[in-house]
Amino acid sequence: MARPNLKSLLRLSQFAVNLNLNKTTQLTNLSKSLITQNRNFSTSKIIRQDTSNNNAPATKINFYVEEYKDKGYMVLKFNKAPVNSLNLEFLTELNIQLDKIEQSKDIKGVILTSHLPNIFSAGLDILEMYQIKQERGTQFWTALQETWIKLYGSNKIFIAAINGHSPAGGCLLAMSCDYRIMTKGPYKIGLNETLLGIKAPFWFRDTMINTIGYRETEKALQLGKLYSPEEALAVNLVDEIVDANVLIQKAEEQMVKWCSIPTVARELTKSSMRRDTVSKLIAQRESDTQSFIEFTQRDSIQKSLKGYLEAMKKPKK
Ligand SMILES: CCCCCCCCC/C=C/C(=O)SCCNC(=O)CCNC(=O)[C@H](O)C(C)(C)COP(=O)(O)OP(=O)(O)OC[C@H]1O[C@@H](n2cnc3c(N)ncnc32)[C@H](O)[C@@H]1OP(=O)(O)O
Repeated sequence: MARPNLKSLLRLSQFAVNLNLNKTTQLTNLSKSLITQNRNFSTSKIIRQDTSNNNAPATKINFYVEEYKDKGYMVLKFNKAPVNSLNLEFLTELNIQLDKIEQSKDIKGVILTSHLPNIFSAGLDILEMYQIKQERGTQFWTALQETWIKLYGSNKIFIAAINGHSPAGGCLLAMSCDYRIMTKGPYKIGLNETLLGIKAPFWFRDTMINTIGYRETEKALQLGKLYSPEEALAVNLVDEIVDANVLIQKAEEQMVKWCSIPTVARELTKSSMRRDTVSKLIAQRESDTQSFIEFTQRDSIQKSLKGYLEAMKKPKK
């Protein structure tokens, strides 16, 4: 790729700034741009306002954005160490990114991947379900619904480049894309909610049915099945498996192919396939949120989550 000139850098930096302009009042932000390996590379930096101690705000970069306006797509990389777990702040920022993408005339598609090695996303942050207050739980679940509605219901092309583990909510994000490529290796992907003592919400289930079919979903959800890349390929949970060193290249090849399809026809087709599934959640958002709050407040669920959290903390053999 040609070295970016000053004009394209300025545009890039403006894009990074734009991504951050409309954050909620809880979030302040700043952005910067730099060149890495001749690629346009911008960081989206989020500063969490710490109301208890204004002198010590926590600073995190949750996303890296590489934008290729000349080719019509961008790469969005999750960067929330250690495992890209989905908490309220991360989802809020992701939703802002998704809004900006949807509004962009220059971006036809997005490659979703992770900047962290061996992990795409560990799914919902379990701490958002464990001993939470109702207000926070409501905000969290609402943000998650929004992420899925924006992603699954987007007109843009989304390609998931799954570079590691992708359980539960991580699998939901990947399934919400149009095409999935996963790295070969000792990784797992699937909806494992039953193993946490939780029933997968109906829109997780419907997304999986739309991806791998009813019978496979019926088995997968009851068993909380986590698939290896090879198993995932066999049931069409992913569309390709590749070596790690060519993951992004393969995703870019697919993106070029998808971008070459007449846009309006592709968008109308995508929307006709997904509209009913998305509308179902939109019609039931409030009751779905109430179910989440009611469910996570049950003693039995809290006990399950406690056990799961403790098991995760145990030293690995
Ligand atoms: C009707 C409606 C009803 C609605 C009812 C509600 C429905 C909810 C639906 C739920 C959807 C979900 O996504 S539930 C989330 C499901 N997710 C999971 O089960 C993944 C659990 N995590 C893992 O399996 C592993 O961490 C994995 C992702 C493979 C990575 O393994 P690694 O060895 O690389 O890393 P680890 O050492 O395990 O993890 C590193 C640290 O990250 C933490 N960590 C890992 N996953 C985490 C997570 N999801 N949330 C928080 N923290 C996590 C660990 O505790 C460690 O913390 P330290 O020890 O402190 O460093």
